[in-house]
Amino acid sequence: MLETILAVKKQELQQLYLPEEQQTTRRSLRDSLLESPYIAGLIAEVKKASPSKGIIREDFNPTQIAADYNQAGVQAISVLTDQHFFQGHRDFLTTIKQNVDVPILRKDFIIDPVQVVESAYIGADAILLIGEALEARQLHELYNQAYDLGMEALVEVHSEETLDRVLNEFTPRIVGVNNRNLHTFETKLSQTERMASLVPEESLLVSESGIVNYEDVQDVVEYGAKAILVGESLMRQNQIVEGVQRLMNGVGES
Ligand SMILES: O=P(O)(O)OC[C@@H](O)[C@@H](O)c1c[nH]c2ccccc12
Repeated sequence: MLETILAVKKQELQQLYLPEEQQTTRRSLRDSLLESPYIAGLIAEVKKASPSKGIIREDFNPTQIAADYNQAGVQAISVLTDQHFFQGHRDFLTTIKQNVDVPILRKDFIIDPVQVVESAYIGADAILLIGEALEARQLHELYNQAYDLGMEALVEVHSEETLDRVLNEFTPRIVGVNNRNLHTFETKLSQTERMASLVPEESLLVSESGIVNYEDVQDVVEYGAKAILVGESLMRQNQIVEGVQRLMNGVGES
Protein backbone atom coordinates (compact mmCIF):
# COMPACT_ATOMS: atom_id res chain seq x y z
CA MET A 1 0.00 0.00 0.00
CA LEU A 2 2.74 2.47 0.93
CA GLU A 3 4.29 2.00 -2.52
CA THR A 4 0.96 2.82 -4.18
CA ILE A 5 0.55 5.98 -2.10
CA LEU A 6 4.09 7.12 -2.86
CA ALA A 7 3.59 6.54 -6.59
CA VAL A 8 0.48 8.76 -6.54
CA LYS A 9 2.37 11.42 -4.52
CA LYS A 10 5.11 11.51 -7.14
CA GLN A 11 2.48 12.08 -9.82
CA GLU A 12 0.82 14.86 -7.81
CA LEU A 13 4.15 16.57 -7.28
CA GLN A 14 4.30 17.35 -10.98
CA GLN A 15 1.18 19.53 -10.71
CA LEU A 16 1.88 20.99 -7.28
CA TYR A 17 1.60 24.74 -7.12
CA LEU A 18 2.43 26.72 -4.02
CA PRO A 19 -0.47 28.51 -2.35
CA GLU A 20 -0.29 32.05 -1.06
CA GLU A 21 2.02 32.20 1.97
CA GLN A 22 0.13 32.51 5.26
CA GLN A 23 1.53 34.89 7.85
CA THR A 24 1.60 32.73 10.93
CA THR A 25 3.33 32.32 14.27
CA ARG A 26 4.87 28.88 14.73
CA ARG A 27 4.00 26.90 17.83
CA SER A 28 6.27 24.21 19.27
CA LEU A 29 4.88 20.68 19.07
CA ARG A 30 7.58 19.25 21.32
CA ASP A 31 7.11 21.88 24.05
CA SER A 32 3.35 21.54 23.98
CA LEU A 33 3.52 17.74 24.31
CA LEU A 34 5.98 17.97 27.20
CA GLU A 35 3.70 20.40 29.04
CA SER A 36 0.70 18.08 29.01
CA PRO A 37 -1.33 17.86 32.25
CA TYR A 38 -2.30 14.28 31.31
CA ILE A 39 -0.16 11.14 31.68
CA ALA A 40 0.86 11.72 28.04
CA GLY A 41 0.71 14.53 25.52
CA LEU A 42 -2.18 14.09 23.08
CA ILE A 43 -2.01 14.77 19.34
CA ALA A 44 -5.61 14.45 18.17
CA GLU A 45 -6.12 13.80 14.47
CA VAL A 46 -8.61 15.22 11.97
CA LYS A 47 -9.15 12.37 9.47
CA LYS A 48 -12.22 11.70 7.39
CA ALA A 49 -11.16 8.46 5.73
CA SER A 50 -8.23 6.08 5.40
CA PRO A 51 -7.19 3.39 2.91
CA SER A 52 -7.61 0.70 5.57
CA LYS A 53 -11.01 1.78 6.96
CA GLY A 54 -12.72 3.74 4.16
CA ILE A 55 -14.92 6.57 5.47
CA ILE A 56 -14.40 6.92 9.22
CA ARG A 57 -16.69 9.88 9.89
CA GLU A 58 -19.62 10.88 7.67
CA ASP A 59 -20.51 14.12 9.44
CA PHE A 60 -17.14 15.72 8.76
CA ASN A 61 -16.59 19.39 9.51
CA PRO A 62 -12.82 19.70 10.01
CA THR A 63 -12.90 23.18 11.54
CA GLN A 64 -15.60 22.21 14.05
CA ILE A 65 -13.79 18.99 14.99
CA ALA A 66 -10.56 20.92 15.54
CA ALA A 67 -12.38 23.57 17.63
CA ASP A 68 -13.78 20.75 19.79
CA TYR A 69 -10.32 19.22 20.20
CA ASN A 70 -8.98 22.64 21.17
CA GLN A 71 -11.74 23.14 23.71
CA ALA A 72 -11.11 19.67 25.14
CA GLY A 73 -7.51 20.66 25.90
CA VAL A 74 -5.50 18.53 23.48
CA GLN A 75 -1.79 19.39 23.15
CA ALA A 76 -1.71 19.37 19.34
CA ILE A 77 -3.86 18.66 16.29
CA SER A 78 -2.84 16.47 13.36
CA VAL A 79 -4.53 17.29 10.05
CA LEU A 80 -4.58 14.86 7.13
CA THR A 81 -3.96 16.92 4.01
CA ASP A 82 -3.73 14.03 1.53
CA GLN A 83 -6.79 14.11 -0.75
CA HIS A 84 -6.52 10.93 -2.72
CA PHE A 85 -6.36 8.34 0.07
CA PHE A 86 -7.55 10.22 3.17
CA GLN A 87 -10.01 12.78 1.73
CA GLY A 88 -8.08 15.58 3.38
CA HIS A 89 -7.09 18.97 1.97
CA ARG A 90 -4.32 21.49 2.62
CA ASP A 91 -6.96 24.21 3.05
CA PHE A 92 -8.32 22.32 6.09
CA LEU A 93 -4.99 22.92 7.79
CA THR A 94 -4.89 26.63 7.01
CA THR A 95 -8.39 27.21 8.36
CA ILE A 96 -7.81 25.08 11.45
CA LYS A 97 -4.55 26.89 12.27
CA GLN A 98 -6.47 30.19 12.33
CA ASN A 99 -9.15 28.82 14.63
CA VAL A 100 -7.21 27.07 17.41
CA ASP A 101 -4.23 27.91 19.61
CA VAL A 102 -2.35 24.60 19.69
CA PRO A 103 0.39 23.43 17.29
CA ILE A 104 -0.72 21.80 14.03
CA LEU A 105 0.97 18.75 12.55
CA ARG A 106 0.65 18.28 8.81
CA LYS A 107 -0.09 14.61 8.12
CA ASP A 108 0.86 13.73 4.57
CA PHE A 109 3.43 11.78 2.60
CA ILE A 110 6.29 14.25 2.25
CA ILE A 111 8.99 13.15 -0.17
CA ASP A 112 10.17 16.40 -1.75
CA PRO A 113 11.52 19.78 -0.53
CA VAL A 114 8.71 21.64 -2.30
CA GLN A 115 6.19 19.95 0.02
CA VAL A 116 8.15 21.24 3.04
CA VAL A 117 7.91 24.78 1.69
CA GLU A 118 4.22 24.19 0.97
CA SER A 119 3.75 23.05 4.60
CA ALA A 120 5.31 26.26 5.89
CA TYR A 121 3.17 28.34 3.51
CA ILE A 122 -0.13 26.76 4.61
CA GLY A 123 0.69 27.40 8.27
CA ALA A 124 1.88 24.03 9.58
CA ASP A 125 3.88 23.98 12.84
CA ALA A 126 5.27 20.52 12.23
CA ILE A 127 5.40 17.94 9.47
CA LEU A 128 5.38 14.16 9.42
CA LEU A 129 8.37 12.41 7.87
CA ILE A 130 7.99 8.65 7.36
CA GLY A 131 11.09 6.49 7.75
CA GLU A 132 9.69 3.71 5.56
CA ALA A 133 9.10 6.21 2.72
CA LEU A 134 12.53 7.86 2.54
CA GLU A 135 16.24 7.21 2.46
CA ALA A 136 17.80 8.26 5.77
CA ARG A 137 19.89 10.97 4.11
CA GLN A 138 16.89 12.38 2.27
CA LEU A 139 14.81 12.29 5.47
CA HIS A 140 17.55 14.17 7.30
CA GLU A 141 17.61 16.87 4.61
CA LEU A 142 13.84 17.37 4.72
CA TYR A 143 14.07 17.43 8.53
CA ASN A 144 16.73 20.16 8.49
CA GLN A 145 14.73 22.11 5.94
CA ALA A 146 11.65 21.99 8.19
CA TYR A 147 13.60 23.29 11.20
CA ASP A 148 15.25 25.98 9.06
CA LEU A 149 11.77 27.18 8.13
CA GLY A 150 10.78 27.37 11.81
CA MET A 151 8.82 24.13 11.89
CA GLU A 152 9.45 20.82 13.65
CA ALA A 153 9.22 17.26 12.34
CA LEU A 154 7.74 14.09 13.74
CA VAL A 155 9.93 11.29 12.41
CA GLU A 156 7.80 8.17 12.17
CA VAL A 157 9.13 4.63 12.04
CA HIS A 158 7.40 1.30 12.22
CA SER A 159 10.21 -1.24 12.38
CA GLU A 160 13.45 -1.65 14.29
CA GLU A 161 15.26 -1.82 10.97
CA THR A 162 13.96 1.59 9.86
CA LEU A 163 14.72 3.15 13.25
CA ASP A 164 18.27 1.83 12.99
CA ARG A 165 18.73 3.34 9.54
CA VAL A 166 17.47 6.74 10.75
CA LEU A 167 19.58 6.75 13.94
CA ASN A 168 22.69 5.95 11.92
CA GLU A 169 22.09 9.23 10.10
CA PHE A 170 20.91 11.53 12.95
CA THR A 171 18.90 11.76 16.18
CA PRO A 172 15.44 13.29 15.61
CA ARG A 173 14.01 15.42 18.42
CA ILE A 174 10.61 13.77 18.07
CA VAL A 175 10.26 10.08 17.13
CA GLY A 176 6.93 8.40 16.44
CA VAL A 177 6.51 4.65 16.55
CA ASN A 178 3.65 3.77 14.26
CA ASN A 179 1.88 0.75 15.74
CA ARG A 180 0.38 0.21 12.27
CA ASN A 181 2.43 -1.44 9.55
CA LEU A 182 1.87 0.74 6.46
CA HIS A 183 2.31 -2.26 4.14
CA THR A 184 -0.12 -4.68 5.80
CA PHE A 185 -2.14 -2.29 8.07
CA GLU A 186 -1.67 -4.72 10.95
CA THR A 187 -1.84 -2.64 14.16
CA LYS A 188 -0.54 -3.69 17.57
CA LEU A 189 0.46 -1.57 20.56
CA SER A 190 3.22 -4.05 21.38
CA GLN A 191 5.17 -2.39 18.56
CA THR A 192 5.75 0.58 20.91
CA GLU A 193 6.84 -1.83 23.64
CA ARG A 194 9.37 -3.53 21.33
CA MET A 195 10.81 -0.26 20.04
CA ALA A 196 10.81 2.06 23.08
CA SER A 197 14.17 1.00 24.50
CA LEU A 198 15.81 1.60 21.10
CA VAL A 199 14.72 5.26 20.98
CA PRO A 200 17.36 7.63 22.42
CA GLU A 201 16.60 9.46 25.71
CA GLU A 202 16.73 12.86 24.03
CA SER A 203 14.04 11.97 21.47
CA LEU A 204 10.47 12.52 22.59
CA LEU A 205 8.64 9.25 21.94
CA VAL A 206 5.14 9.37 20.43
CA SER A 207 3.08 6.19 20.14
CA GLU A 208 0.88 6.36 17.03
CA SER A 209 -2.19 4.44 15.84
CA GLY A 210 -4.55 1.91 17.34
CA ILE A 211 -5.02 3.68 20.69
CA VAL A 212 -8.67 3.37 21.65
CA ASN A 213 -9.14 3.86 25.40
CA TYR A 214 -7.50 4.94 28.66
CA GLU A 215 -6.08 1.46 29.23
CA ASP A 216 -4.24 1.69 25.92
CA VAL A 217 -2.88 5.11 26.94
CA GLN A 218 -1.66 3.67 30.24
CA ASP A 219 -0.05 0.74 28.42
CA VAL A 220 1.96 2.80 25.93
CA VAL A 221 3.01 5.22 28.69
CA GLU A 222 4.27 2.24 30.66
CA TYR A 223 6.26 1.16 27.58
CA GLY A 224 7.91 4.60 27.51
CA ALA A 225 5.78 6.84 25.27
CA LYS A 226 5.60 10.49 26.35
CA ALA A 227 2.87 11.33 23.87
CA ILE A 228 0.20 9.63 21.73
CA LEU A 229 -1.33 10.24 18.34
CA VAL A 230 -5.00 9.25 18.11
CA GLY A 231 -7.27 9.46 15.08
CA GLU A 232 -9.99 6.94 14.44
CA SER A 233 -11.24 6.33 17.99
CA LEU A 234 -11.79 10.08 18.52
CA MET A 235 -13.25 10.59 15.04
CA ARG A 236 -15.91 8.00 15.86
CA GLN A 237 -17.16 9.97 18.91
CA ASN A 238 -20.40 11.92 18.61
CA GLN A 239 -19.28 14.15 21.47
CA ILE A 240 -15.64 14.94 20.74
CA VAL A 241 -14.95 16.90 23.94
CA GLU A 242 -16.28 14.12 26.18
CA GLY A 243 -14.45 11.55 24.06
CA VAL A 244 -11.12 13.28 24.69
CA GLN A 245 -11.80 13.49 28.45
CA ARG A 246 -12.66 9.79 28.59
CA LEU A 247 -9.57 8.82 26.62
CA MET A 248 -7.18 10.87 28.73
CA ASN A 249 -8.72 10.52 32.20
CA GLY A 250 -10.47 7.16 31.98
CA VAL A 251 -13.58 8.70 33.56
CA GLY A 252 -16.97 7.49 32.42
CA GLU A 253 -15.51 4.49 30.62
CA SER A 254 -17.75 1.50 30.35
O1 LIG B 1 -6.52 6.36 13.48
P1 LIG B 1 -5.50 5.84 14.42
O2 LIG B 1 -5.40 4.34 14.42
O3 LIG B 1 -5.68 6.39 15.81
O4 LIG B 1 -4.07 6.37 13.89
C1 LIG B 1 -3.75 7.76 13.84
C2 LIG B 1 -2.43 7.99 13.07
O5 LIG B 1 -1.40 7.38 13.78
C3 LIG B 1 -2.53 7.44 11.64
O6 LIG B 1 -3.52 8.15 10.99
C4 LIG B 1 -1.21 7.54 10.88
C5 LIG B 1 0.02 7.22 11.35
N1 LIG B 1 0.96 7.39 10.41
C6 LIG B 1 0.36 7.84 9.28
C7 LIG B 1 0.91 8.18 8.05
C8 LIG B 1 0.07 8.67 7.08
C9 LIG B 1 -1.29 8.75 7.31
C10 LIG B 1 -1.87 8.40 8.54
C11 LIG B 1 -1.02 7.95 9.53
